[in-house]
Formats: sequence, structure tokens, C-alpha cells
Amino acid sequence: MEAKVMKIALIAHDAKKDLIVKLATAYEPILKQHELYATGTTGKRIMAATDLKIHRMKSGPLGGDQQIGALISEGAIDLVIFLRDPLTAQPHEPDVNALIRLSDVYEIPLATNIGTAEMLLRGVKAGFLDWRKIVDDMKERPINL
Ligand SMILES: O=C(CO)COP(=O)(O)O
Repeated sequence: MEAKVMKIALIAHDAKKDLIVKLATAYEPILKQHELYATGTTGKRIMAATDLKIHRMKSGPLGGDQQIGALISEGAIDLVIFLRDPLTAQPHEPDVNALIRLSDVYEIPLATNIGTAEMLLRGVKAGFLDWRKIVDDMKERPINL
């Protein structure tokens, strides 16, 4: 089966920005084969450090998490890496929870820490999520009666 171009969302709270930049740098060869989305500041930081092209949404506290959530609800995101900061209260906590909730509603693989993020990216490389292409193709196929 042909490998699927995955739509991957990359998000990190401020305390985890350096970490997501390191992750994106280390996994750039894998990430560059896919279509990338990010919240505003996370995307800016990753693009400054790598050659990756990213669709940037608004910054998280200004609605970026909700924009990514809306994409998830439309079936337009295949995987989410959200390095959240569990030690700092966020002014937009409801948006953060809503994004995580929607990932579960739509059964989208979601990593909230670097350990899981690495496993997911290695899984992407190994083709573990290529089955999603079959689901997509079925959605797009016109019904011929
Ligand atoms: O706040 C965020 C996620 O909740 C991330 O937003 P930024 O990438 O704009 O900092």
C-alpha cells in the first residue's frame, strides 16, 4: 500500500517549546514527508529552526487550539503532538481540554509528552497509520450504483 501523507498537528506550551523544536529537528526527515499544522508560536519556532513548512493557526490562547480542534472535527488531522505543560495553569485551559477531548471523540492518535510523541512518529515512519488512507479513500469514493 502506498504511504499516506499524514496531516500532523504540532503544539507546545511555552515551557515545552524548546523540546518541540528539538523533536521537530530530530524528526525533520520524517515530518517533511507529511502536511504539518501548528498553533502560531509553536509553528513560528519550528519553522525558524528547520526547513519544515507549516500551516500556522492563531496562537493557542487566541483561538489556535480551537482552530486545530475544528480541523480534527472535519477529519482534517490524522495525528496530534501536543506537548502540554502540566505544571502551569493556562488562561485558555478550556480550549486545551477541548482539543484533547476532540482527539478522543474522533479517535485521533494524540501524544501529550515527548516519550509518546517519539513512539507515534516512529509509528508513522513504519506505516502503522497507513490504514487511515483506506478510510480516507472510502470517504472520497463516489457511490456507483
Ligand atoms: O497555547 C498553546 C496550546 O494550548 C500553544 O500556542 P502557541 O503555539 O501559539 O504558543
